[in-house]
Amino acid sequence: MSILQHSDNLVLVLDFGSQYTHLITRRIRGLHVTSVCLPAGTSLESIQALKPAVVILSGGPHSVHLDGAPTVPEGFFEYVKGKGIPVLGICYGLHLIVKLLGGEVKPAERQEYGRMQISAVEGSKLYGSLAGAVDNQTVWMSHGDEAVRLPEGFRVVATSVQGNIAAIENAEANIYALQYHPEVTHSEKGAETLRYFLLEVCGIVADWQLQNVLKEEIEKVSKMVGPDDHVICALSGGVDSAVAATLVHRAIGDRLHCVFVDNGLCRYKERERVMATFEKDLHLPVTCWDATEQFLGKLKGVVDPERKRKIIGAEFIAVFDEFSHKLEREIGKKPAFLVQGTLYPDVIESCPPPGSGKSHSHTIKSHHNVGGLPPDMQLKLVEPLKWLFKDEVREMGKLLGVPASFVSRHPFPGPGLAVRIMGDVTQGNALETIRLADEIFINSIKEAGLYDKIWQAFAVYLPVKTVGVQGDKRTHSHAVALRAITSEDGMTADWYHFDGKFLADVSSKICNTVRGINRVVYDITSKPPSTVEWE
Ligand SMILES: Nc1ncnc2c1ncn2[C@@H]1O[C@H](COP(=O)(O)OP(=O)(O)OP(=O)(O)O)[C@@H](O)[C@H]1O
Ligand SMILES: O=c1[nH]c(=O)c2[nH+]cn([C@@H]3O[C@H](COP(=O)(O)O)[C@@H](O)[C@H]3O)c2[nH]1
Ligand SMILES: NC(=O)CC[C@H](N)C(=O)O
Ligand SMILES: [Mg+2]
Repeated sequence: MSILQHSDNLVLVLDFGSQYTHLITRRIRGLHVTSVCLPAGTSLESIQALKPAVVILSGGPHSVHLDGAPTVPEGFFEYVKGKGIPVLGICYGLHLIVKLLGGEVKPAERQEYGRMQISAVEGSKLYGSLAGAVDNQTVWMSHGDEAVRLPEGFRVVATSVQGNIAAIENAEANIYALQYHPEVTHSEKGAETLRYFLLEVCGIVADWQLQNVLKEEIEKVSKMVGPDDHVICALSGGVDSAVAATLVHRAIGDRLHCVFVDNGLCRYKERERVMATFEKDLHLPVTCWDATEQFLGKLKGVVDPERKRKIIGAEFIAVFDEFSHKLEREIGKKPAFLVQGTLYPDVIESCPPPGSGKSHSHTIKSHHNVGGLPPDMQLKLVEPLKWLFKDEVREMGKLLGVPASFVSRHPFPGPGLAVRIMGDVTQGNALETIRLADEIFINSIKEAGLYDKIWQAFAVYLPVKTVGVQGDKRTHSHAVALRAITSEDGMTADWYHFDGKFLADVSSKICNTVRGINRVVYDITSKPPSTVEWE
């Protein structure tokens, strides 16, 4: 956990399962303050070992008045009180504070979801000199429960226009709580409120620097791998694995062996492009492993998205295994480590609280590289980016000299086109068709100068056939959907608002060029309620 080892200014976020918990940590790091997030079930000893300067209790889907609701470890409030550590509760965190310290929480008469106006009272410590500024701000609420009686020593310091409690504090005990979510951008003054709370109220020093994290991670990898062991790394052509590999290469040099797997699910000419870039821009030696038949053979006839994902995850591991045996024959030594470009949101989402065996969040889809590793795997994992968010990884890539063209690439999912072809991946010409449509869409975005404004864009193959008229002839062909989103980290997203002419041009280019397509639709759904990929 080198990212936080040397900090006297650590803000610890305890995760009660909110879909937005990671954003709290992200906002705090945005203030250059060291922050990590741990699952709610973390033991008091582990919390104490981190010596946090502030603890934040996140939101979550549970209700504190129901059985089995997650809570803080026993002795938590005695510990923070004894050490004078400030605590901030957010939504579920507020409910927890109220309930555990002697107040009462009940299902609310007026639930609040989405935008809400609040006003703050003068003279509160939480808002301090901000009180005027945060008065009448728009915030983002998402709760069905409410505090109906506060514990002794607490007072209401902000209310919503509906008359609900929006913030409470017990300044003497150093305990504060917000009913709304300051971490989401829809809360107008949310970031400013967090800044004021941490830097002014708690006196935290903003000393977190990515450059230091990079240095520490390189040292950590050298130490972990030692002077003789060899390491393999799966390179996808994406940002995360490229940055992870470059970092590990810095640490151990030629004992790093990279492999790019052509699983038959890559985009148009991706294999050629990626292999050329690795050599030219990254100067990393990479083996190209053709596993097209292996993957497509296993996927034939499979239509269930989760089954596709599981099959692909397992095949990746099988290939890594074969690659490691091949290396053993060549270098006379079995590689002992596997580098993964795992990022912090992956960890937060798939990390169950120690000992509990379950997470407080719901599984939406199984990302192939997380949780899919066999329990008896011999290779030890090297995951130098697992404390970082995507934009921090991009920043780190720049610090490592990874070319900007590489660092700014849109993400591409490991299961590749398999989750962009609805139904059987091997149906008809689906792979070929979607590659061409996708290439036209992406090229048009680049030509319009929009690539860097869009977080991710792609085409989706629909298994439905629709009737068209092309060259006066009736056609009965497939439809494709286009998706382009804006996002901060892929966890929440909005659809990109192209102008009509752009979409019309792309649509006619696709129908005129790609055989077997006579209809193009544009996806106008945000995440939530949708996800980014269609499967
Ligand atoms: N075709 C591939 N060959 C080898 N490894 C792969 C391939 N596709 C995915 N992986 C592995 O799976 C990991 C997770 O993929 P993921 O898409 O999350 O990250 P990425 O591809 O490195 O970056 P990005 O999110 O920007 O696409 C990669 O870091 C890489 O180790
Ligand atoms: O490496 C990956 N393995 C996967 O299994 C996977 N599924 C989705 N994605 C990418 O994650 C982001 C969020 O996508 P979803 O909203 O579809 O979950 C988007 O950027 C998706 O492209 C994946 N990446
Ligand atoms: N966002 C939250 O933390 C919600 C808390 C609780 N589940 C409620 O609905 O009130
Ligand atoms: Mg990728």
